[in-house]
Amino acid sequence: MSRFTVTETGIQDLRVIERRRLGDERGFLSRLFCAEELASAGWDQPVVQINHTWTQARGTVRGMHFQHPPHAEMKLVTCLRGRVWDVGLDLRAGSPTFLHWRAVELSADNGRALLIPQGFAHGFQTLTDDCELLYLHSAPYAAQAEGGLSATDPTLGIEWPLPIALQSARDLRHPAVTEEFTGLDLHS
Ligand SMILES: Cc1cn([C@H]2C[C@H](O)[C@@H](COP(=O)(O)OP(=O)(O)O[C@H]3O[C@@H](C)C(=O)[C@@H](O)[C@H]3O)O2)c(=O)[nH]c1=O
Repeated sequence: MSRFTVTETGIQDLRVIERRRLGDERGFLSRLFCAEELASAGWDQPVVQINHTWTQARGTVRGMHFQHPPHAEMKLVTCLRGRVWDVGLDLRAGSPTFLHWRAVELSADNGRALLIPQGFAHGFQTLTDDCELLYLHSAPYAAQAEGGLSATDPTLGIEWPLPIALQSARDLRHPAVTEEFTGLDLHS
């Protein structure tokens, strides 16, 4: 029996992974990650790091973040408390959906995760106070390779559902995309 339902988003490789819950009178059990099953959804590398974040206030935006090649990473983003509006942005050079984004609501209740492939930027907005996210990463954190794009760049046109209540000082400094930016070359 499959533990996950995998749904396409319209951007190649960016997928929604919905966890099946095995419930009984005590509550439920759901599998957060399964190397064997998720390989067919595109997660074909070891998990090398797991991060946990807590965000206090509704309306907060974190992102848009990525790591430059050769440190490009996949992330599986899961919400364990509250509700977030989670965004994947295609930055792959040559992709037919270059600079397109998709968003999906992730919540503790709906059991969905977003599989962010290599070559994508990721960000989210909290839809409730008190949100916790769990990130599985396929590559180690590489501070020198961190990249960011402005979450409010009109060229990207990301439609945040709420007025933005808070961003980090670092995120506010991220640039807008320029015409010279032709994307991330994952083979470099
Ligand atoms: C991402 C990261 C940050 N840090 C440090 C750097 C800094 O001192 C502190 C907080 O980092 P940040 O401000 O970048 O945290 P945050 O803005 O929450 O960064 C996260 O944003 C979302 C959108 C993502 O997609 C994640 O991969 C990650 O980039 O933690 C690590 O030690 N390891 C890590 O993997």
